[in-house]
Amino acid sequence: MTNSLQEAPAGDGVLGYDDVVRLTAVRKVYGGAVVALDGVSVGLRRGSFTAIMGPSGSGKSTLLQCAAGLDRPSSGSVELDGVELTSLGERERTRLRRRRIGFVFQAYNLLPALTVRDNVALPLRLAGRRPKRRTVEEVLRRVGLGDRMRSRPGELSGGQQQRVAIARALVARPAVLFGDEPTGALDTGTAREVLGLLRETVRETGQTVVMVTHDPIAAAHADRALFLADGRLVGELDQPTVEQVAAQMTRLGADGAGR
Ligand SMILES: Nc1ncnc2c1ncn2[C@@H]1O[C@H](COP(=O)(O)OP(=O)(O)OP(=O)(O)O)[C@@H](O)[C@H]1O
Repeated sequence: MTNSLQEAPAGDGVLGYDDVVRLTAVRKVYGGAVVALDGVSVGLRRGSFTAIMGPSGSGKSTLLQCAAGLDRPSSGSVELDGVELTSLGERERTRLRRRRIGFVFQAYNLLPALTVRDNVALPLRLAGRRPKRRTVEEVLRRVGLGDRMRSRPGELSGGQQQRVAIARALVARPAVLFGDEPTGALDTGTAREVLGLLRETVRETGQTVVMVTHDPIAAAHADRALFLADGRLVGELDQPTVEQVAAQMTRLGADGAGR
């Protein structure tokens, strides 16, 4: 199993020099028996918006967790913003995550007792930085919540809370924003707004967004959709349309394992 990018398979079209995330031959086995990822190699271009799709249990969340350094592959390598994650210790990985990635989940995970502004400032405090009022206000304005800074999460709608979570994920200017079903708990209209915000973030700031989703409409907001089945990459679409994504998902579902 290769452990360095120089030894990665050349010319297969998946890895490029402008990649902010690179996975090479990543395998993840849980408990010695469950193969969640079975040799995934893929590069994600800086400033791109990628959707990861696939049937339930195909390894989407595991891929995201490994790419973000939240989980460690059993073998293979992960490079994030030029740093090889698999060789780092736990403490270094935590530090790197705080500086270079943002994470948004289906559940907003905001602290109910803190104001919107303090929730957003939290990652900076955790990283030992003193949050500048202007930085926090700017990112909140960017997500359309400039007038709700003093509210508490419980006073906001689901879509607004998810926008706070996105602002919190963006405040430290991470190289990559990872989302695990970021619109999973939202109604269609609100989901569309949040996806539009992610799209705009990529366009305006050059940050990279990677999200896991089950929803073809959500995936169609991305530049590229990757399809997993049984822990392997089995397809991809550039500039995916809702119809193309839905058709691919039907194919993957139709034969059970996607192969
Ligand atoms: N912590 C864990 N311990 C044991 N097995 C796990 C663990 N996490 C995931 N798995 C298994 O690994 C496989 C891939 O899981 P993963 O959550 O990555 O899939 P997924 O495509 O995100 O699924 P879903 O769409 O249902 O969320 C599944 O068989 C799952 O049961």
